[in-house]
Amino acid sequence: MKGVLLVNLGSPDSPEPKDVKKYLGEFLMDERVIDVPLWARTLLVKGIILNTRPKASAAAYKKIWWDEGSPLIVLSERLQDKIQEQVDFPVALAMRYGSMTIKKGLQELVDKGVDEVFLIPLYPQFAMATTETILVLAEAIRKAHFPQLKIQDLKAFYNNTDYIEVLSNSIARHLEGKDYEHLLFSYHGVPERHIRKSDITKSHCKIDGSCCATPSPAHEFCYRHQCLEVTRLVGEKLNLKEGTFSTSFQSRLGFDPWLQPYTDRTIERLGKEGIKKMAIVTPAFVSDCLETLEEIAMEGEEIFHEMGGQDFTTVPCLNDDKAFVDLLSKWINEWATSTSIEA
Ligand SMILES: C=CC1=C(C)c2cc3[nH]c(cc4nc(cc5[nH]c(cc1n2)c(C)c5CCC(=O)O)C(CCC(=O)O)=C4C)c(C)c3C=C
Ligand SMILES: [Fe+2]
Ligand SMILES: [Fe+2]
Repeated sequence: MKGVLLVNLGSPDSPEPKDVKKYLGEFLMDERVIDVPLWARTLLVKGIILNTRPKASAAAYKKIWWDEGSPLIVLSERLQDKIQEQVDFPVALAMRYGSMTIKKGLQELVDKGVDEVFLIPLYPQFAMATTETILVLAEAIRKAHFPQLKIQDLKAFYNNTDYIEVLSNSIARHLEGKDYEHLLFSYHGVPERHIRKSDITKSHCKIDGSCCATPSPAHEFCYRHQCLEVTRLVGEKLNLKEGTFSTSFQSRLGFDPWLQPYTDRTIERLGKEGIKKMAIVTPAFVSDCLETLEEIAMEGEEIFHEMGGQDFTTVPCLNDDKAFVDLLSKWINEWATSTSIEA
């Protein structure tokens, strides 16, 4: 029997510092997230970050936590439930980090008689720190615990025409009647080094003004190219005028150069330049989470107001948007009948 495993990032079990510390420990010790030698990662994570960050992160989580739990988990569960309504075989949900493990998700499917799994990383763009770490871990778990299981994965769908339409329609609907002057597309950042490491040609990605716009096989795994493409394609679909929309990268951690421009500095600049009404959309996240609800909707708005801005509108993530549910269900049903997906 066929089955589906949706995989998102994960959240702590609660917004208390001890649970946040446990979650961050697992997350940041992942060699595809903080990609330095084990000794340096251990020193950085266990010696520095885990002694300072959990308290501040827990305070941030408390601001956005819902009665039902972490928004990211609750919204992913709603997505799972709605997809299940349109699919005749089991749909399970797992998280890369935290208690809802990939092993438990695969076990749940196997217990229901599944022997062929469609693995869906809930990220439109490929990144070493998100999609790749899910695929590598899922394969290791398969080999060790479920060697009979076949697993196929959904490729990054950042430039899929239907996805761009669903995203564009959602943005248009949420911004209807709002006369914003600038629409900022803010994506989660990654260290520049991650982009170079994922370059299969080893020479294409220069992280400059042109490499991501010059066709290359490297783009299949280039997070920066894929983010810039989402902005370009949505801009085209919504007929946005040049200069009224742009791309930035948020949530940087540490002192290495991350993808630029940074979102907080961009919001600051737009405010300083006299923009009074701005809107912001976060297409690297399928589900609203700490990074969208706190860092963007709260901190971002505060920065904008401090710089003289007045209206700051955040577009929700696709979450359990009907058209998005329909699209994922369509891909799943296509996989179930043809076992191959066209991007
Ligand atoms: C080196 C550190 C990090 C990399 C690289 C990174 C990449 C990355 N992350 C997401 C999506 C999410 N990240 C979230 C939270 C979060 N991310 C980092 C660090 C890196 N992320 C930290 C330390 C945290 C925890 C919060 C904090 O302390 O600030 C979340 C939200 C989780 C939630 O519970 O709500 C998401 C989602 C992507 C897409 C990405 C690379 C493309
Ligand atoms: Fe992150
Ligand atoms: Fe590039």
